[in-house]
This record gives sequence, C-alpha cells and structure tokens, in this order.
Amino acid sequence: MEYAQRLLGLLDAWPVRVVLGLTLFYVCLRIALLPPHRPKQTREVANLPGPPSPPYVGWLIGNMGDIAEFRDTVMHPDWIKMGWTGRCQHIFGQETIWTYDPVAMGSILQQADVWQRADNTERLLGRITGSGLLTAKGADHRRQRRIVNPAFSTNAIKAMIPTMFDKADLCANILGQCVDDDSLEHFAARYPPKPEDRVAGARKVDLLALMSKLTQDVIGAAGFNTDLESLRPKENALDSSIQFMLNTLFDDTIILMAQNLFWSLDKIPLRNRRAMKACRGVMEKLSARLMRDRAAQLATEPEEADEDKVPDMLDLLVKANMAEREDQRLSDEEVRSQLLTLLFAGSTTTAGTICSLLRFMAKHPDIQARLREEIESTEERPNFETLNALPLLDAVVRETLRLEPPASCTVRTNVQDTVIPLSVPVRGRDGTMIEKALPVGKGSYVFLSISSLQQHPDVWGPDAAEFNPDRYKDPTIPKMNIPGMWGGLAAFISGPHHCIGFRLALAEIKVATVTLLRHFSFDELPSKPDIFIVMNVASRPEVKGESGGQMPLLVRRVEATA
Ligand code: HEM
Repeated sequence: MEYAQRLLGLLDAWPVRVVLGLTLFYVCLRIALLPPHRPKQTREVANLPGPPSPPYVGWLIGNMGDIAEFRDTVMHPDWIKMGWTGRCQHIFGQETIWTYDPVAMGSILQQADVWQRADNTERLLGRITGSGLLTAKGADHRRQRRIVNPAFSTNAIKAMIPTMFDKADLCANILGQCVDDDSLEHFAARYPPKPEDRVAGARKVDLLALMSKLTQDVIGAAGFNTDLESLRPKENALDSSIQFMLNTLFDDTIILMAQNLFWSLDKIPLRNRRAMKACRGVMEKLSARLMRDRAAQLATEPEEADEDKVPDMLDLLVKANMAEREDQRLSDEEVRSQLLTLLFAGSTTTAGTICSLLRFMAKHPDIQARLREEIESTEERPNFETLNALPLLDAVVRETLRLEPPASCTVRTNVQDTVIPLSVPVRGRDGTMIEKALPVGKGSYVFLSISSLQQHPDVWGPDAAEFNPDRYKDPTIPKMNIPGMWGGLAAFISGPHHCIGFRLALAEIKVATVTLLRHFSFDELPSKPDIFIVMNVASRPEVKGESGGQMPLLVRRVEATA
C-alpha cells in the first residue's frame, strides 16, 4: 500500500508527467494510425537484406531519410549493393519489399489479378484522373482497355504523325521567338537568366514549360481532334492548373504519404490537395465539353462517311458511352476519367522524356552533332517507317528512357499468399541464401525499381551509369531478358497494365526531336545549374535552390552556330 502511494506521489513530479504524457500520446497515435493492413510476414521476407531503421524514430519515419536523399533514382545506391531483392521500411512501420530482379518483376507484372496496383498509388492517381485505366482493376480494367486499344494501334499512330509534326512546328516557331525576341523572355524561362547565361545569339529557355504545352496539344489534336491551345504564348487554364498541381504535389511529402496510407488524415486541406482539386475541375470541364461536342457531331455525321477513317480516342470513348451491350459500354464517369487519364498520363511523361533527351544532347555535343547529321539526311517530315529507321535517333531515345524513365518505379500488392520467382539469389540477414523463390504473405507491398534494373552494370555493362547510345551496337546488350514492351527496357513495363500509349509516346518524342534538332542547338547554361530529376506522378526535372519543375538550357538557332 505504502509502495503504491509512493508511486502515485511520483506523478506530482512534472518530468514524470511529461514522460508519461508523451508515452501515452505515442501509444494512442500508433493505435489510431495503424496502417490499413499488415501483411503476414514470411520467414524468408523477414530474412531479406535491407537497411536498418533509424533508432527511436524508426517506426515513425522508417527509411524515408535514405529515400528522400535519393529522390531521383528512388533506390539508395547502398541498398542496391545489398541485393536485387530486399526490404525497407516506409513511414509508420509500413514494410516494403523491393525488387529489380527481372524474373520477379516480369512474374508480378504478368499476374495482374494477383498483384494489383497498391491502394495508395491508386488513391493518389484517382484524385487526379478518377476511375480510368490508371486505377481500374480486373474485369473493369479489361473492358476499358479493350475499348480504348484501337486508338493506340500502329495504324492509328501512323495516321497521327502529320498532326504531331504540325504541333512540333508550332512549338519550334515559339522557341524561335523565344531565342530571337526579348518580349517572350517571361514565357521562356521560369527564372531570369544570370549575367553569365546572357550569351549573344542564344537564350535561356525552360524547355519543360514548352514541352508540356507541346505534349498536351499533341494529345488534344491527335487524340481528340481538338486544339487545346496550350501552345500559345499566353496563360492557358489547363496547362497552368496541371503545372501548379505538379509543382505543389510533393510539397509535404511525409504528410502526403501519410494521407495516402490513412483515410483519417485525408481531410487535411493542404495546398497540394487544393491544387489537385482545382486541376481536376479544369480537366473535367474540358472533358465534358469534348464529350458533348463529339456526341453532337457523331449524331449528325452520316454512318458511311466513317469507312476509311481511323477512329481517334474521343470517337471510341463517345461511341462506347452510347453502346448497347454492357461489355462494350463505358459510363459517363468512365469516359470522363479516361479523357483525364490520357491527357494527364500522355503529356507529363512524354514532356519529361523530351526534356531529358535534350539535356543529354546539351551534355554530349558530339552526339548532338551526329544526331543532327542523321536528321538532316532525311526529309523534313519523315513518315512513321522512316522515323523508326533512323538508328541513332532510336538509340538516343532508348538511352534516354533507360537512364531517366518517367516512371522510375511502380508498386504492387498481392491479394493472396503467393511466391515470387527469383533469377538472382539473395543473401539473407542471417547469411543463408534465398535461392529461387520468395514466399510472400497476402497484402505485401512490392516496390518494382525500373531505374535500378535499367542502370545495373550486370545488365548494361560497366558504363551503365553513362549516356552512351552506341552501347546498342553490341547485340548482347541488355544481358538479361527485361520485362518490357520496347527496346529491351522496362520503362513501359509489361503485362496487362503495360503502357497503352508507348507507340504514341515514341512517335511523339521522335517527331519533337527531329523538328527541334533540325532548327536549334542545345547547350548547358554557362552558370551550370544543378538540374536533378525528382519523383512526382512522373519524374520531373528541377533546379537545386529554385522551386518548381523546369529544364533550363541555352538554345540557339542552328544557322547561328553554322
Ligand atoms: C515516355 C512516355 C511514357 C512512359 C515512359 C510511360 C510509362 C508507363 C508505365 C510505366 C505505365 C504503367 C504504370 C503502372 O501500372 O504502374 C504506364 C501506364 C499507362 N500509360 Fe504510359 N507512359 C508514357 C506515355 C504515355 C502516353 C503518351 C499515354 C497516352 C496518351 C500513356 C497512357 C498510359 C495509360 C492509360 C496507362 C495505364 C495502362 C493500364 O493500366 O492499362 N502513357 N505508362
């Protein structure tokens, strides 16, 4: 009794109260924020190699420190050395398995019914695009994909090439004005040039801004037969809302991740949340107008006039909206979401890739000169076949997508206990080898690191980290079978969710490169800003010390350099 009274007496001391209060708060927080589901951890997963969690705050922040430090490649180089498959910890004790073993990745991506997109990825994408292809699952996904597929066939892409050149020419005109004329300086660069970047006959230009406008207009014109008017040297609501959203999306990374894990935090009105809502509002208004106009047009068009016409994306979507058979029909909401998905997924990824490619050209003037020579050896507007027959252009696009893929990773979670096949054995924490298969419990998160696979020296040679388009002359490269759709790369992944727009993207990147390199040369800025790629919805270039996405390069007219 006396002992209990002495213990209670201790509560009068304020340090004891503070410690007890904090402990109680921590316990309540852990209970309130328990992740939605915890996978059953198998012995083999527990034994996977991986970085230790930091002391004291391990449960709270996991290995986020390492992840944040390497936002561009996503996987910390020290982790890569630990094994092709391993495990790390996200915030709030969320365990994540990583792999860049090509056999494991291929098997996971192929079994889309067992391995689905992770809820948190879907929730984030769903806020932007609604219930389109990027978020649909199972039978819904198969139905949506079947309906949209014809708009991405080789024939459909061939028919889009002239439109792509029209838009690329318009883009080149604006770029020309930016180079020649001070009046467009505000349009050309996000930040004014430093004194050393003011070079006669050349201009600092933010190519990300321009390429984003170009790729939006290409989707508008080629996919929806509509001028979205992003490529105008004036404010455009669609472009501004997309850029504002992308620039704010990862403002509060930890809170955003927490919101994606816990529904209870979803209502915090962060700036990025408001930006997402505003952007979705602009895109929805636009898609409602597109649907209304096309439905009216289809209703008045005589049926037989359609015979030779390759249907565009909007045709297919609006017709599916009117279809009588349920397995061929898309609801109003699904059509709207599909439009948002195509507009969004189709522009951010491709714009980033064109920027990366131009920067590689700026860093490697010798390759830029060789590529320009190849481009000048062909006609002004090469057709689909000729575009694909330019070997250096193909190798440069491949090398760009290898080193800076717009989606540097993707995450999957399994709906049942299963086994992941491995082609590269892993040494476990206890020193034993995990050889051919990794049993995993239902609800595991697996992080598929596209970048790590695409930059591994065992696959691409000792100079894997370097930009070297000539590596593809060696027929033994890549040295492993990569689970991908094109060029021996994983950039467009494989399986039922592989990128539906990969042919369109490749054609668009090539058309833009041919047009821009014919007329302009690209150099790094003399002030040598530290440009790095950050994870966003799609990877995005930024400059150290400056806010928002941008790709500033020094641009001059080719005639001026001759
Ligand atoms: C360089 C450009 C591009 C790259 C590297 C790229 C990459 C990818 C990747 C990796 C995925 C799989 C995402 C996942 O499941 O985790 C994907 C899906 C998708 N992409 Fe692309 N993409 C590009 C351009 C485009 C374009 C131009 C469009 C359309 C106009 C597009 C539309 C889509 C759609 C709709 C999906 C969802 C497919 C499904 O789940 O069935 N992408 N893309």
